[in-house]
Amino acid sequence: MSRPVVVVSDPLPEATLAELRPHCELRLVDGRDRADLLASVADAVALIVRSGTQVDHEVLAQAPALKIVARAGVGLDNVDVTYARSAGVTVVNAPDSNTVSVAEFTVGLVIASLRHICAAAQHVSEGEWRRSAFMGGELAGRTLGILGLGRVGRQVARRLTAFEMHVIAYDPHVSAAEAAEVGAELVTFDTLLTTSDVLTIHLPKSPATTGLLGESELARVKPSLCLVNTARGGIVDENALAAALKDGRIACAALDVFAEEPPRASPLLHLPNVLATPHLGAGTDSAQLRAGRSAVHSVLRVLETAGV
Ligand SMILES: NC(=O)C1=CN([C@@H]2O[C@H](COP(=O)(O)OP(=O)(O)OC[C@H]3O[C@@H](n4cnc5c(N)ncnc54)[C@H](O)[C@@H]3O)[C@@H](O)[C@H]2O)C=CC1
Ligand SMILES: O=C(O)CCC(=O)C(=O)O
Repeated sequence: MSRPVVVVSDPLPEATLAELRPHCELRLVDGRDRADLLASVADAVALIVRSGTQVDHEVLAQAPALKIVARAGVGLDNVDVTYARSAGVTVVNAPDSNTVSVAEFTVGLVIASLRHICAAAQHVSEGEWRRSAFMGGELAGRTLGILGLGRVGRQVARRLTAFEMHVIAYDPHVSAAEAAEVGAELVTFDTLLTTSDVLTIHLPKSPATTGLLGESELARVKPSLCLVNTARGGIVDENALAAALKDGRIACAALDVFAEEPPRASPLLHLPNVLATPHLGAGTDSAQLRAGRSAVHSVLRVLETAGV
């Protein structure tokens, strides 16, 4: 009897692939290569992805035997979940797998931004030593605004209250009591915009959140604002943000995510007050192992239930 085909189209740790191998024909492909992806899913029962693969209508329509799409991570914005479910395909993610890694990375970006660590390191590597060029600011006493107080937002709040920041948050699905548990004060969206010294974004990308921070929202922030985005590109309008950074209406931004990745044409690239990283929030061994294992276990459960 032929073994069920499982396609893995983004890198996963070898230890997680080893758990799958005995149970299936494992097909490793590059999800960014559309032709290869479309050909590979034609007889697949399961597809495991991270953020590099677009699981859209075309991919799903090409995979009539598909039973599950497992996201080895959190964001499902690269999966057409509505169409998948209407076609009887289970869609799962790995909600807690990378929370701590993203929160720690966010803290790193906040400190690096306020203390100009990356620019200063570059400066020294070029043989320079102008200490006065990198005067920074303390976190202590500054107001941290968190947009989206879910798993990552709460872990960021816990960590940055320890740095003596005053933490405020906007999240319509969270109560004041839940926010208080992690040291955050719930405020309105407008208060978040107008009073944050550092504003960090931790919500999913969806039609409702795309462009949530556009020209008019960015016009209301403090000119000294440091904006941090480890959630998804496109939640902030890149053209509006680039214009504000160029005009000094926003002091700086630290961005791990872009509307298009890699961000070949982003107006935010090469600005001196932008610290850009290549979608590294979940880039730790532990997070990748947890996310990969979670996706693999979901696939194995579905294969077992379906008896394939
Ligand atoms: N850079 C990276 O490597 C990673 C990025 N992410 C991104 O971070 C996002 C957040 O992750 P989690 O905290 O685990 O998700 P979560 O689902 O636990 O929390 C998201 C929170 O956003 C809130 N929210 C939704 N719409 C909102 C709105 N319009 N205004 C304010 N709050 C709103 C929700 O109520 C929820 O509390 C993910 O969806 C993903 O896109 C996640 C993991 C890794
Ligand atoms: O797959 C990755 O490493 C990116 C993680 C991510 O963005 C997510 O889990 O939402």
